[in-house]
Amino acid sequence: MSRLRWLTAGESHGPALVATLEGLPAGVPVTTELVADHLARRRLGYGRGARMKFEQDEVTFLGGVRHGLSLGSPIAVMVGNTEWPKWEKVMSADPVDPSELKETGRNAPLTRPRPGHADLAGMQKYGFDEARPILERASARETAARVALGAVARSFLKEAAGIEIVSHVVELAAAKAPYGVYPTPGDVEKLDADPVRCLDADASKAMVAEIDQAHKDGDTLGGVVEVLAYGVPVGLGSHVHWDRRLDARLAAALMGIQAIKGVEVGDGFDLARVPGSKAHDEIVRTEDGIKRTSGRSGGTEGGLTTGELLRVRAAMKPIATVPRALATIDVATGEAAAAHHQRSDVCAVPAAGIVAEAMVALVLADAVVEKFGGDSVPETRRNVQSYLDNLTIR
Ligand SMILES: Cc1cc2nc3c(=O)[nH]c(=O)nc-3n(C[C@H](O)[C@H](O)[C@H](O)COP(=O)(O)O)c2cc1C
Ligand SMILES: C=C(O[C@@H]1CC(C(=O)O)=C[C@@H](OP(=O)(O)O)[C@H]1O)C(=O)O
Repeated sequence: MSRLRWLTAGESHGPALVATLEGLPAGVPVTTELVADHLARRRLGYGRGARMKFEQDEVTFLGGVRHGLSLGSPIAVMVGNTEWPKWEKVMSADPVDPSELKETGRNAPLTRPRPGHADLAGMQKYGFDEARPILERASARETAARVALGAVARSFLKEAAGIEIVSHVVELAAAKAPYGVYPTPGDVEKLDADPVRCLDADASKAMVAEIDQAHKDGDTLGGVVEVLAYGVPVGLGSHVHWDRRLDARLAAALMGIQAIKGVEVGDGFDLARVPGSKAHDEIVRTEDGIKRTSGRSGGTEGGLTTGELLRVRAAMKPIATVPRALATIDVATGEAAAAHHQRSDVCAVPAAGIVAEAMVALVLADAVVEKFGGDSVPETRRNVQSYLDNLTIR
């Protein structure tokens, strides 16, 4: 069961996001620069809104890391919102004089909830008469904190087990990348340089065109990202209980990303449409040991990793803040109204891919710590190696 524990806190326009990670061995290479680099990758992507251009992510480690290595103690990292001075009054933790709030020009009550966001159900559940107290935490700004922790988790995975994670955009609205072409860790630089993080140049152009059209139409888009993990050993997760199944843990982690509405492991839904003879990965002996002739399962069977390429997909719904505002009601008057819209992303699928990488990294890091233990990276590494060396069937 879970050995790594992690939490995030912070509002979209608050002073900062904070994240903690407990249970990571000592000796994981971690620097401010490493985390900042992954946060910068999350900000990329054609179709993101104005905020991504003017806001910076300010990374500060508050605990758990010394001289570039994890200490084995809880890691705490803070991602500062550089826009905070503009929101200091509106998001102040302490009471603020109403006249001071008025001066900010940012205090108009958000009483026209957006369909597709947490606004309405959140106001109803928590008893607020406007959406600000809900949208501040529902916002995907919070994913910056997850990506910060994901950067730490992936450094551990690489050092302790040689696992590397890559993601790419495979669908954006109607534009699709050719099926079955998988980027490797060597493709990350090329992917990050592509406006939509798509490996195929023609598909990338079609995706950019989709975003341009949606922008003109005052509309928003979603899409599908795929995450691949290379070097995953056989036997992470377990078949013995539902909450130990690695596929279930990956699905929950990916579904927990804002706006993700579907997850597939391997060929996922397509497997339901073909007979068994075309759905499974046949087992063969090769010079390199036991292998599979295909990768349809996505590298898990029975909730355990098979040692083959791990492959999961996540489908993102279109951005909820549609510029051509959707119909809603004004909760202050009960009258029909247009949903509130100030600014928003047209499409954030490329960024969602980076968040999905982080979630996969955290789930795999948890599964590695659970299976192999170790209080330091060398100890975990020795345990991984010994397990692999002693597999009786290989
Ligand atoms: C990286 C990223 C950026 C997003 N940017 C926006 C945005 O600018 N505007 C918006 O309305 N929703 C945005 N969303 C989506 C909302 O956060 C999401 O629709 C909302 O949390 C409700 O989704 P849910 O129903 O899946 O919880 C973004 C999501 C992600 C993952
Ligand atoms: C700030 C980020 O994403 C935000 C996610 C988001 C939402 O509703 O989810 C709405 C937008 O924020 P705002 O309403 O302030 O323009 C995005 O910019 C980020 O990813 O760092």
